[in-house]
Amino acid sequence: MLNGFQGPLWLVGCGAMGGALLSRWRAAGLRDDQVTVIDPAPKAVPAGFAGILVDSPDAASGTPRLVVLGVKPQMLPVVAASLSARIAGALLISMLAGVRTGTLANLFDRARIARIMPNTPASIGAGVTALYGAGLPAADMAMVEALLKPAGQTLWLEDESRFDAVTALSGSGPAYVFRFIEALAGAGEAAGLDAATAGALAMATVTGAAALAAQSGETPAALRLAVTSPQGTTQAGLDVLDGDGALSALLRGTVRAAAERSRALAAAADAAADAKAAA
Ligand SMILES: NC(=O)C1=CN([C@@H]2O[C@H](COP(=O)(O)OP(=O)(O)OC[C@H]3O[C@@H](n4cnc5c(N)ncnc54)[C@H](O)[C@@H]3O)[C@@H](O)[C@H]2O)C=CC1
Ligand SMILES: O=C(O)[C@@H]1CCC=N1
Repeated sequence: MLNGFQGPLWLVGCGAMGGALLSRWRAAGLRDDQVTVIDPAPKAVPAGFAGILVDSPDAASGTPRLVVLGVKPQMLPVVAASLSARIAGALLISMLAGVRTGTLANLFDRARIARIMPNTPASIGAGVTALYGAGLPAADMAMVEALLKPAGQTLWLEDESRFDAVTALSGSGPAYVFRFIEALAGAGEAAGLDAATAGALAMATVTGAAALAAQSGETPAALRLAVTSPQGTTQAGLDVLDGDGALSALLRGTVRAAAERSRALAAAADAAADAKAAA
């Protein structure tokens, strides 16, 4: 619980992901008076939030104990320029895709940095967040863990280079699943169902199957076999899904492309940090 959490906590960027985390912190007892949201166009401030909301670091008063970065990676140079001088002494937690802790250290001239990769099911406490903070004091690691626990499962990474793959799998992954639900519903329509029925069946099938996979103690492979009658309907469908390794190849390509994009975002942030160092 975060009832006793002492801020100030500055959340810089309150969009889809930052807003989801803020809503979970509040549900876990974090008091609004401990939070300052800094965002010129906040998209997802939770209803009823009574903390401070300002459009830039210049408009925020005092100094934070903790700063959570929730802007798009492309905004990082602008944000760093206006923020770095204001946050000396704070622990910096970044959720930015791609951007490495070394890059953040250069841009913000600081040492205490944690990197996290949450995902949007965090908004209902069903997320999974990868955490990284090489060399952080134990108290900082405990604070990071405490902040992300209300969002769902947490997993510490020891090797920062794994963040690209993690981002491609669990950070982006909810979108793949949502796309699958859409496509399954569309396929149901193509097979003759009306849109409402196909949508409802697709949604209930994916949520039910995911809950069963999580709760049954069986492997996904065993659960799949339990659905699949020899020469039955499921086998006929799976023969298409897996024909010539189609599904595996599609998902490998999907995750590879997302991981490559993560590395490209990292390179762009590095270039910005180098430009700052050269200025
Ligand atoms: N959406 C997702 O599923 C996930 C996103 N992330 C990361 O979270 C970060 C935010 O992503 P989203 O929430 O999806 O983006 P978003 O576009 O929904 O939110 C970004 C927020 O930053 C604000 N912003 C823009 N310029 C700013 C500035 N100069 N100062 C302060 N705030 C500013 C925007 O007004 C907006 O509210 C990204 O770095 C992304 O890589 C990480 C994991 C999952
Ligand atoms: O699409 C993105 O770049 C972010 C990172 C992971 C999920 N959304």
